[in-house]
Amino acid sequence: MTPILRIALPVPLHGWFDYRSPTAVPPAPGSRVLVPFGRRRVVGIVLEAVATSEVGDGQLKTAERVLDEHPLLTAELMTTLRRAARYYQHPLGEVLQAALPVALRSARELPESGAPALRLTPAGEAVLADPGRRRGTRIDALLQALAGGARTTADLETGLGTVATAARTAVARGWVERQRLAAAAAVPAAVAGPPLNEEQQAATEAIAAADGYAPFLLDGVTGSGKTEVYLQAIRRCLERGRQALVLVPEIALTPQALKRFRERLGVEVAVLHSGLGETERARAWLAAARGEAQVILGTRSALFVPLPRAGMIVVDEEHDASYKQQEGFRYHARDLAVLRAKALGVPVVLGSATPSLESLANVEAGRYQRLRLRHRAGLAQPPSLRVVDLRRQRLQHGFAPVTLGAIADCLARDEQVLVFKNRRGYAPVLLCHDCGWSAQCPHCERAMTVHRRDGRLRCHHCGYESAPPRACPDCGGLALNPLGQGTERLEEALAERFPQAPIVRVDRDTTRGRRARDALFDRLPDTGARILVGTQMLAKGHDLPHLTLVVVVGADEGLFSVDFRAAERLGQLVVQVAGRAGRAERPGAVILQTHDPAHPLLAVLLDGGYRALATQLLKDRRAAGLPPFAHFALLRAEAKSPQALDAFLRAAMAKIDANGLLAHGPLAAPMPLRAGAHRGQILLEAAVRGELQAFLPRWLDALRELPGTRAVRWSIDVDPVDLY
Ligand SMILES: Nc1ncnc2c1ncn2[C@@H]1O[C@H](COP(=O)(O)OP(=O)(O)OP(=O)(O)O)[C@@H](O)[C@H]1O
Ligand SMILES: [Zn+2]
Repeated sequence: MTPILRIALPVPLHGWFDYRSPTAVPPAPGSRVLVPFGRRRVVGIVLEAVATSEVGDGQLKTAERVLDEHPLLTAELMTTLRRAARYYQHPLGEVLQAALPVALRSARELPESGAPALRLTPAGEAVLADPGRRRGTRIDALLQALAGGARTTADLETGLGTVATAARTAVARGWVERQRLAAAAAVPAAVAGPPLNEEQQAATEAIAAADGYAPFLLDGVTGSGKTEVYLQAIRRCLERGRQALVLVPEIALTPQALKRFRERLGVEVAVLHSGLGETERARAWLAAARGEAQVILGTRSALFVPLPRAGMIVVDEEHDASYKQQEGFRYHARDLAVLRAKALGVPVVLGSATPSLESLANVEAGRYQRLRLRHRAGLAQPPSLRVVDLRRQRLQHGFAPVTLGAIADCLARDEQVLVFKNRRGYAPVLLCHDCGWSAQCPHCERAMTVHRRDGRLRCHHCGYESAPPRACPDCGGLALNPLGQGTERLEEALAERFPQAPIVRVDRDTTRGRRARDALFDRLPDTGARILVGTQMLAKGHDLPHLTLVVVVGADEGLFSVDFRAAERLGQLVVQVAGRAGRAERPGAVILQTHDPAHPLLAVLLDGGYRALATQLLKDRRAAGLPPFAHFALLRAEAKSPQALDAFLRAAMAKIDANGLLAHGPLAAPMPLRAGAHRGQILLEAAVRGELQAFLPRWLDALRELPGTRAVRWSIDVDPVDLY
């Protein structure tokens, strides 16, 4: 009997598909197979081999071809991904596909891992052995350089200069062939770091001593040397021949981290993030899968890299919302990192100066061990905070006079200033002074952002853009004024006010494209810039030694959001951006400009820092029955027709029958209209996670059966991080 394969296919359907195995010995679970599916051929993943199928023998098709000799997805990864699919209620086939780099989702040959290298063929050896050969040519130099064995191109080029042309000729003549070599040889020896202080030492020891699964929260103030702790713990892990996976929240942080990890650990670091080319990504992924890469550094999706010799997992800036995937398979990489660590039996370190309330609650509940770094490393002092009340002040492009004075002083001392505003573009609103009209996106009914340099109005919600009107479309008046400030306007204002000081602006507009981004972040620590203006891209993780003043232009803007996480986010953002100041010998200062200096949460933050704020917020959440003390799932739906939307949400409400659940809805979404679609939602709440988990599959099955759902797009978000 030919075995039957249960195969997960990348289609939005739950369950698996049965095929006859193309080989007598069935491929192992986790292997890719090419199968006919309708009129297409698709790549699926083998879940298991079975003897019989419910599908009638006549209808059972045979898989076309097994693509992998060894399964690409390890047993542990298959288990974790199956659990994740169930937890997040997402089709398994799509979950498995999301774990693979794009280049491995098709039947193409696997790219080889390792660095490009050359070696002599027997013919080449014969040429080299011939005393009568032509000497002194570049080809001859190349042959001689290869006499001792294969070498990487990079290695050859340090001695010979560029070898591309000589190599091409030598290959064409059959003297040399191309291959790939593990790149290890190319990395310089490890550079020693600073001696660890006592707290760092204790944290490192605790992590290194962990035998098997152990979750840690490394709770260390900004600049306390958390990265040094990761490095030392990873070094120990490498000494035992194990791999380490390090997640960072943002692509922009990878070049700096890559450099530091490579230098300090003296090993090749495989990098994985969405900004890389497909082949590069597949190569790094395979290098990890084959156990060649010892350290893997990446953003959210790097979590799914196979780790055959796993030693530890680090999630840096664990509070960061970017660990949550916001579309399709809506997983949380931090939460799955903990799940994986458990499955792998390795320690996991969640690090942050501003831990998420979820992780703090896990510490309180005794599930995570907290490791604290209370002081800044080396000689650096914590920055001083100062609130500037914006009320009844004459502002200049959003700056209070005292703020401008402080910037001038800082520049006079030849130090660096960071101006933070979480809004790109020139101004968030274009307003008619005569009649109050403002430019709105026709598809979202929200204000269009003014982009002055490009001369455009843009909707930041759907991407719609238009030319700004010359006159008000309502009253015909000419008094159209940009209202409020975005980073572009702040940059302009600062350039006018401080013409001598070079300014660099960092936001999505100035870092579009991989080249621009890498170039900017690579030189960020030593640009000649005296003033940095930017959005939250600048708030995260960067180490800027000359920076001594941070200005938060609008510190209260986050406090009035509808999202229950707004205060937590704002506190994290303010503390993180403030943490960029004064990280070296010179002390740092932070100015918080606000219209609401008396806001109680701001007061808590100023008095007791993030720790006090977090304690207060946890208390509030517990009292209000909000996460992490309750568990949420959010059903989002949208439709072109408001009636269809309404009918769907009502029908969905009617299908809620479980005890132990609270359902809120149908509710309008915080943005009821977006890109022309009407949007609504239902929020499910449970005190016990298991009850929600038990109910969701049943509910979603029922929703799929509802009539008329074709007109509605819907999705489920388990543990949503924002309610948009
Ligand atoms: N024990 C130490 N002695 C002297 N300097 C140290 C020590 N540990 C770390 N440093 C230095 O302090 C600076 C901050 O360290 P690191 O980047 O590890 O902090 P961090 O806690 O990861 O920062 P953040 O999360 O705020 O970005 C770095 O320049 C680092 O080299
Ligand atoms: Zn829009």
